[in-house]
Amino acid sequence: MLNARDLRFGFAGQPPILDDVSLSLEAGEWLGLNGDSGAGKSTLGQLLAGYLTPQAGTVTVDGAPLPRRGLRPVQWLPQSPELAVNPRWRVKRILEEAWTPPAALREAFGIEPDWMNRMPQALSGGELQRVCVLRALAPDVRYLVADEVSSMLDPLTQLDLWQGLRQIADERQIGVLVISHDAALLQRLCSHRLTLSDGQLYREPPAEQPDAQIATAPRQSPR
Ligand SMILES: Nc1ncnc2c1ncn2[C@@H]1O[C@H](COP(=O)(O)OP(=O)(O)OP(=O)(O)O)[C@@H](O)[C@H]1O
Repeated sequence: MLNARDLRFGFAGQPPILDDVSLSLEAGEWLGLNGDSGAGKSTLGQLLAGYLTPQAGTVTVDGAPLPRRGLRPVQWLPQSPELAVNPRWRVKRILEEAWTPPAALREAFGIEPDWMNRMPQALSGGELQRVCVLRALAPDVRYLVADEVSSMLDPLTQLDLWQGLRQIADERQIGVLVISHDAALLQRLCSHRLTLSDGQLYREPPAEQPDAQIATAPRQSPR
């Protein structure tokens, strides 16, 4: 289980954005997170992945603190993929940075062989986003924080992306925190959702009918 307990975080010289924030994400669970722009959702995502360090509180995976080096068991996928790649690397090197995704998965994510030799600037934002999502799915990755990852994709490509992610997350029991302003998307993907407001997390009522095509398994135990 990914566990965040009593997190407090503020950027240097600023009041805390997050104050005593706790959440848990089980293996294989899909949890939604929304909140106003600037509420601190991406900040929370980066704390969960270990890109930022909380001023108070802990983040653990199965009771152990996040590792300081090596592959991150919690991967944060940001909204802007161009900021998450080395602009001097070709797409093949970017995609295969941590593992070599099999052909079937490349196909499921709509990744074309002829992109491999291009520089990342020669892909569209949506194409590069799919490369980044697949790159993050190395075998030892346990949790994903998908931070507005599909907002730049057309509806069909969005569906492909979420279905591809759903398949691999179900197979490997990866837990996914989906951050989005799109309430309908969160309802479709996640049986449980949280809202971040004024530095605190609030639980939303359960979705009545998660999308049958990409529905997540129900939670095993109460939060
Ligand atoms: N590196 C930084 N230094 C100082 N302040 C920052 C930094 N990064 C983010 N902030 C501020 O922290 C607050 C929370 O930002 P964050 O990106 O976490 O919000 P968000 O909820 O993800 O917003 P959005 O929905 O617009 O993406 C914002 O007020 C933002 O301006």
